[in-house]
Amino acid sequence: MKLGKLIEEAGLAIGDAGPDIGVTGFAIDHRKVAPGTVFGAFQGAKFNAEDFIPSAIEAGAVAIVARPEVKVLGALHIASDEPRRAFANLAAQFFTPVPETIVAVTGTNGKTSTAEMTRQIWRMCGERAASIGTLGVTTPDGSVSTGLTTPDIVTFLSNMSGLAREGVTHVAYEASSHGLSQFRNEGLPVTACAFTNFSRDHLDYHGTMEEYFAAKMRLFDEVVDSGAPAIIWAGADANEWTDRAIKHAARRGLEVRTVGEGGDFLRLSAREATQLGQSLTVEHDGESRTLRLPLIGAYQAANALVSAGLALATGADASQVFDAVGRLQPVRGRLERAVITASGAPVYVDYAHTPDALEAAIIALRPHVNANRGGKLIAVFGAGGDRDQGKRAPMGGAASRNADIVIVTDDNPRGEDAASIRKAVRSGAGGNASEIGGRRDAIAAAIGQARENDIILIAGKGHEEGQIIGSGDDMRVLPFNDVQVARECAAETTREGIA
Ligand SMILES: CC(=O)N[C@H]1[C@@H](OP(=O)(O)OP(=O)(O)OC[C@H]2O[C@@H](n3ccc(=O)[nH]c3=O)[C@H](O)[C@@H]2O)O[C@H](CO)[C@@H](O)[C@@H]1O[C@H](C)C(=O)N[C@@H](C)C(=O)N[C@H](CCC(=O)O)C(=O)O
Ligand SMILES: Nc1ncnc2c1ncn2[C@@H]1O[C@H](COP(=O)(O)OP(=O)(O)OP(=O)(O)O)[C@@H](O)[C@H]1O
Ligand SMILES: N[C@H](CCC[C@H](N)C(=O)O)C(=O)O
Ligand SMILES: [Mg+2]
Repeated sequence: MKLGKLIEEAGLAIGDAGPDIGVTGFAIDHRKVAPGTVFGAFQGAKFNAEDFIPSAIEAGAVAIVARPEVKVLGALHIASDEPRRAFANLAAQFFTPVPETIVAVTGTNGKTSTAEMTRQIWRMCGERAASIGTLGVTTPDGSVSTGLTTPDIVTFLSNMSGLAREGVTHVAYEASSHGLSQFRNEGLPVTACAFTNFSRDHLDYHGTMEEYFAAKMRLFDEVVDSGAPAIIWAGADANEWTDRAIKHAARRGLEVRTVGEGGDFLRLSAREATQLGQSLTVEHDGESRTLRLPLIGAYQAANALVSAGLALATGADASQVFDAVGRLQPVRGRLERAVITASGAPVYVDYAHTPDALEAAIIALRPHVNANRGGKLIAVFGAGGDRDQGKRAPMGGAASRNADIVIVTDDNPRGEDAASIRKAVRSGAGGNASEIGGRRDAIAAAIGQARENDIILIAGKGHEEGQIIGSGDDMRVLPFNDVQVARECAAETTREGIA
C-alpha cells in the first residue's frame, strides 16, 4: 500500500506526502519496526519514543508520525500536534476491511459485561459476532487474551481487520478511559455506543473526576459516528454524571436512547428475584414484555438491558433480542459461583474493584443470604497497588456498610507495600473488618468460618489468572485464580472436617 494514498485517505495535510513509498505495516514500539513500517513516536508515562526514532529508521521505518518540533532524518516526518490521533487515523486506512457493525461501550463499571453480553445477543440472533475487552478477543471460535482492556492501537486495528477477514460482521468493544485518552481505538466507523455508569476510579491516571469524565466523553465527541444511537443506562442508580452524559451526547447530535427504570427506549418497570435469576418487565416500542434473565443482581440486569439496547439500535429483531436475554450465559468472573462449601455456603467470585462495584456486588448477593436463619454475608477483597489510592478507604467503607463480615486481603500489590494498601482499605472500614494478608489464607479463613446460611463474596480479581507482585524488572506474576483457590480451600476444609 502506498503512503501517499494512506495520508490522503486519512485527511492529513502534510505537503509532499512521498506518494510512492510502500508501507508494509505500523508500529508504536521501535522493537517491532521492520522495513516499510510507519512508526508512531509518542511521549508516554515511562518512555519518550521520540528517543527511539533513529533506531526505528535504522530498522527500516519509512515514515515517522511525531510532533512537529521533533527532528526526523532519513524518513518522512508526518508532523502532528496530536501524533497519537494522526497515527490512529493513518493506520485505520491500512488495516482494512473492518466488520460492518462496530459498537463501543464505556463507563466505570460494566463495560466488559456489556460488550460480552452484546456479542452473545447478536450471536443468538444469528450474526457472526465478537467482543474485545478485558477478557481479550472473544470470537465465535473461542477467546484470546490481549493483556489490556483496550489493546494498543496497532493490535486493536489489526484485530479488527483480522476479524473481518474471518467473516465476523459484528464487534462490541470496550473503550476504557486510558484507551480513549491515548487514542487506542480510533479511526473506525462506530455505529452505536453505550455508557453504563460513572463513579470513582483511575484518579491516579486522570487526576480529577472531571478529567476522568472528559476522557470518557471523547467516545461521544469523536469516536462514534455522528448521529449514531447512544444507549445510556438511566436506572435507579443513575447519578448526576448520567445526566451530564445524556446532555453531552445530545449536544454532539447523537440519538440518545435511555435504558432502565428511568429509560425511554427500554423502560424497566419491574424486577423480581427468582430462584435462579430474575424476572424483568420491560416496555419497548409500546409493548410490555416479561423476560427471565438467568443471572442475579441489579447490576447484571442493567448490563443485559444496555446490551439489548445496543443490539436493537444496530438493527436486531426485538423478539429475537428479548428471547436472547433469557438465554444469556454468565460472564467469567462476574458474580460467578465458584463452589458451595461443605457447610453449604455458596462462594461467589466478582471483579468489583471500585467502591461502587463492591457495593453493587454485595447488594446483588444480599437477597440470597438466609438472614431469617442467621445467615451472614462475608466479603473478602483488597485493592490493587500502583492504582488510584483514594479509592481504597471508600472500598473499605462500602464493604463494611453492606457486608456482615469483612476480611481485607491482598489484590495485586504490584510495586507497593501490600500491608500499607490493606491499612488504607481498613482505614475506611468499620468494626466488622479484619485483615489477613495472603489472599489464599483469607479465602481459606472465610470458607472455614462460613455456616449453612451464609454467602461468601471474593471480590477484585474476577477472571484474573495471576497475582502481580513487584514492578519493573522485579515484577512477578504468581499463578492465582480466585475460583480455583476457592474450590481448593473448600476441598481442604471438607477433608479436615472428615479427618
Ligand atoms: C498508563 C498506561 O495506560 N500506559 C500504557 C501506555 O503507555 P505509554 O504510552 O505511557 O507508554 P510508555 O511505556 O511510556 O512508552 C511510550 C512509547 O514508547 C514506546 N517504546 C517504549 C519502550 C521501548 O523500548 N521502545 C518503544 O518504542 C512504547 O510503545 C510507547 O508507544 O501504552 C503502552 C503501550 O500500548 C501500554 O503498555 C501501557 O499500559 C500499561 C502497561 C498499563 O498498565 N495500563 C493500564 C493502566 C491500562 O491501560 N488499563 C486500562 C484498563 C482500565 C479499565 O479497565 O478501567 C486498559 O485499557 O487496559
Ligand atoms: N452496571 C453496573 N453497575 C455497577 N457495578 C457494576 C456494573 N457492572 C459491573 N459492575 C461491577 O463491576 C465489576 C466489573 O465488571 P466489568 O468487568 O463488566 O466492568 P468493566 O467496566 O469492564 O471493568 P474494568 O474497568 O476493570 O475493565 C463487576 O464484577 C461488578 O462488581
Ligand atoms: N482494569 C483495572 C483492573 C483492576 C483489577 C484489580 N485486580 C487491580 O489489580 O487493581 C485496572 O487496571 O485498574
Ligand atoms: Mg473491563
